[in-house]
Amino acid sequence: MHPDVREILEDAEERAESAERAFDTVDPRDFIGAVEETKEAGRVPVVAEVKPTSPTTEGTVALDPAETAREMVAGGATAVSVLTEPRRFGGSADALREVREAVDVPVLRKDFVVDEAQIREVRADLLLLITAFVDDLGGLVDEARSAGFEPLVETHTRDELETALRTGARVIGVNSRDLRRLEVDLGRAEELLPTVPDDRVGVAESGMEKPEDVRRMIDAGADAVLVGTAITRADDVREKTRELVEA
Ligand SMILES: O=C(O)c1ccccc1NCC(=O)[C@H](O)[C@H](O)COP(=O)(O)O
Repeated sequence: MHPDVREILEDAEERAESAERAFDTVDPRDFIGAVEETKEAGRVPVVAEVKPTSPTTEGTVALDPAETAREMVAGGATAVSVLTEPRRFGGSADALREVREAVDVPVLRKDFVVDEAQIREVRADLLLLITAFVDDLGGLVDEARSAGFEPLVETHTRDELETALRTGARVIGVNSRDLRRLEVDLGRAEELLPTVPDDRVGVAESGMEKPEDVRRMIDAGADAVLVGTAITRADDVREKTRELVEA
């Protein structure tokens, strides 16, 4: 495993131990319905990610998460993803809460959830679960659902995709970034997306910079795309989002 990712997971385990379990109740926003509406309107469902930094990007973008999310939605984003991992991604539970208050679209909590305790830390509409990093994926999917989240189950290999499908998760991510080596290859998502069944929502994640990249993922069968760096670091977040929504 890549040393940065090992550290991220060790931190996640520590955070699970000290999770406060102070859990807000919120009315869930329907991601699957929002994706369908965007597609019917002839646009690309874009999940725009508020991503101040990461192990593979230089420096940290000083941003106001709520204002950035408003610009993403003004540009047509169907949903917003917010990192809550603090050490390597500059995220926080507060940033997630602020974003969810600022916009009316579904919000994804993007973190490295390894334990049930972490699930009940902070509410959102979707919760990322990474197949490669959890032992009991089915248990976490059920727990996430009973806590009111729609789980977005991330995969990177054919085996992981089969594991994810067995849990009955309705939203399946295919990440082009190999989290073991931190390399991006859009060919990976292009290969796996056509095997995501039609009754699931397939989300292409990572490595898309321009409309052609987004179009490539949609043509491969993605129902939605998740874009972080290219949108967060754009000079004009609203225009960049619009460019990808209209790909
Ligand atoms: O983005 C990273 O550097 C990274 C490093 C280690 C583990 C996970 C990482 N990224 C998580 C993600 O899935 C991305 O934030 C997300 O898909 C957006 O990717 P991008 O559009 O390439 O910023």
